[in-house]
Amino acid sequence: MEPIITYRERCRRCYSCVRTCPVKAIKVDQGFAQIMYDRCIGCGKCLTCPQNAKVVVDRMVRTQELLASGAPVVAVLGCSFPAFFHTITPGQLVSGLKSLGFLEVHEGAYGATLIAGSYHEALAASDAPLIASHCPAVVDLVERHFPRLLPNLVGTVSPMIAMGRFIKQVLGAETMVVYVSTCIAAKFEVQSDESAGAIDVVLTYQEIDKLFKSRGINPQGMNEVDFDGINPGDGRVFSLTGGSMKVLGIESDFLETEILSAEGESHTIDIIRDLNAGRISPSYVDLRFCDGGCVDGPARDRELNHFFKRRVIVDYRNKENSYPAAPHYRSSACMPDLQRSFSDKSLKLPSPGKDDIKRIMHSTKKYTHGDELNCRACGYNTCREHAVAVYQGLADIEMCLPHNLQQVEEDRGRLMQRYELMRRELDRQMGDNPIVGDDPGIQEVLELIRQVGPTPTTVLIRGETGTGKELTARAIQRLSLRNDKPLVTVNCTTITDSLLESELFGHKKGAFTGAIADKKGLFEAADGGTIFMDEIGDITPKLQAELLRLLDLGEVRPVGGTTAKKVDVRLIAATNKDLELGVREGWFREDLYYRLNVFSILLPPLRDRVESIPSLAQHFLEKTRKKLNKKIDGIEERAVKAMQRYSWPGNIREMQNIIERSSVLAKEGVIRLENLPTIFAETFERSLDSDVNRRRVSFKAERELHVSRTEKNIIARYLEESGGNVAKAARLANIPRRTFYRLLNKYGIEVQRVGK
Ligand SMILES: Nc1ncnc2c1ncn2[C@@H]1O[C@H](COP(=O)(O)OP(=O)(O)OP(=O)(O)O)[C@@H](O)[C@H]1O
Repeated sequence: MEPIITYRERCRRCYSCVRTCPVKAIKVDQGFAQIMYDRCIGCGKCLTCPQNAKVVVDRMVRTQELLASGAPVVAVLGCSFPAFFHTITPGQLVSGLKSLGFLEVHEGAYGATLIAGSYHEALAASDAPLIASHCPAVVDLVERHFPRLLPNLVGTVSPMIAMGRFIKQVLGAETMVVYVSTCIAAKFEVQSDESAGAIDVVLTYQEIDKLFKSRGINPQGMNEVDFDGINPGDGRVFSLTGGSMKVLGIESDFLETEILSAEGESHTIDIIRDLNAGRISPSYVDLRFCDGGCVDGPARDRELNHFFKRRVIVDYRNKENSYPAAPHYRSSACMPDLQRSFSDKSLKLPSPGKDDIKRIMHSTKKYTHGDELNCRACGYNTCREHAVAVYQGLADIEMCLPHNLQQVEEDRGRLMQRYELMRRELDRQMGDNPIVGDDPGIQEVLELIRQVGPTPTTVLIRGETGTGKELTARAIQRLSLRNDKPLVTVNCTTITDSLLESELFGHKKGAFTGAIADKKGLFEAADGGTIFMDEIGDITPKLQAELLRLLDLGEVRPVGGTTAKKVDVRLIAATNKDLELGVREGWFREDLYYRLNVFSILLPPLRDRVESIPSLAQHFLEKTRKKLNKKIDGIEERAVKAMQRYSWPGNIREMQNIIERSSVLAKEGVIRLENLPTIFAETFERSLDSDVNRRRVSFKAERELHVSRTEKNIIARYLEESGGNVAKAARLANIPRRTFYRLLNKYGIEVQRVGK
């Protein structure tokens, strides 16, 4: 059984294991990240999985089976044991282990002493750079990822395997050896063909601790017992930084370049890479994959600081904890076979060509260098590395987070658009909504609709949100000669820019991922009819250019297509943006502005249409009555007054919603002030005084007020239609220029020429 397993149900697609794996030995298949054992080097980095989906397989049961089998079972403790079991003495630990049923307990540090001679011989005999093979993760790194360096590995077993062979040589092959340390790679090492049979089980210190607890053994209160086997002396510091060099008797100093000693993932990989590339050629390289050396292996005690552990281990070595070697271990004939061989275990993965990479990158919408974010969310350092992994079958395309977010955004937009279209269609089916209102502002709008409706002219409808722009577009369409064709509506802000372009102009098969067939755009669908483009002020410069082409040449070009197609579509556009400002600031094309502004209708905000509030309220009350099937006879006067004082930021749509909401709350068939949102009651209270004053205003003054308001709107519209050109506006209005200037002054209208 493999030493680390993944719990599928816990894997949550965070790819943290891909990110932390130094050799990318994780395969992601349909979101599930599993270890590829033939690439894995057993470093245990993936055990930091935030969901605990990667766990070390528990070997306690196997150990208990061995202990219960009657066979002699020996425990060997890795050199870092004093740090993990720092609350008890080594002698108490030996007592505890023997209570568990171990026949003998050895210090694994002696294994380091055992292999020292072989290292000396190898160094004396070799001209090529030698790489220490005592760290199983380093051996796996070379065997699985840098096989060119196989001849450089010192052909000697690790201290752990040396101990296993030593004990079995003395006590007999039937003896079972359990090795205990912080190392996870050791669990992989004992399964390799070259080391098989020397060690039967590898445990972590934590597992031993759990065994003590499960058996109710507390070594703290126990008498001290000596270790069995041979006193390792300096071997006890093997797990520490620099320890292996000391124990193996390899001397080096600060200015030395022939001998390299390093720890940690990045140094180890850098050095191995450089050796592989021939960039460096020291005579000996001593590497340990874990930062901080073997004392800080993946199964270390994370509560303890490295230097605390180091001090405990050095103290233990300095205290001269000597014990007599048992007679059966004293013979020199006990020296085991320390040789080992290595083999090429690298997995040959296919290499993608340039076109393959390009294709994969395109599928996540990376077309240019700038599209490659290299955000590492997928676990790979760069988008290209991810693309290579996809080609090799190690990664899914869907691992690209920015691409997924964009996809979700596009899907959301598509659904919003569909929802919007259906909602509007439903509105249409529920009957043509009349434009209600008797104020001069809306009367003027109705007049403009009557004038422009039957013509083919492009219309630009302007006004704040909810003022009735779409309603106006529908009224124009009803009066047009194209009213036998439906009005195709599109909201330019509900979908992403790229999607909008393909929605409007269509696309050719293969123009982008997901474009599996040619698709007609809305302009083609509306051929012979009318299209209503809401929020036109929000479209991109690219779309603006395409739209201009449509208006000038009457043709559309699908995304990814080379030829254009003629269409006959009347355009009604709407916006609540200041397009003149857009032209001045450069975000809206001036030529398009003029093409759209051929005939513009400005819808007044509801706060300027106070006179129409009672009729609008009545209109929406009728509609709501039908919708809710509830008997409501009217709206109390206080409520209507409050509505007339309110500023209506959401305009008529807001009013419609508030009437519906208060109809639900209304009792006794009347909507009262209390049924409206509280702001209306407040507005009403505040306005009581000014209301009293208002009642004193004469008929003449009131008439003057209305006339001025209308006059101001008309002047502003002429000015807007002429692009801020006063002379042209005066001509359009058919009044002298001086009069026009006087009116501008009177109403404080500022002249801003478009394009200047
Ligand atoms: N004068 C009116 N008479 C009756 N109903 C109106 C009037 N003006 C607007 N409405 C209603 O108010 C609601 C909002 O109108 P519409 O959707 O046309 O506004 P809009 O300006 O296009 O909004 P947006 O800027 O959010 O796109 C619709 O239900 C519409 O029927």
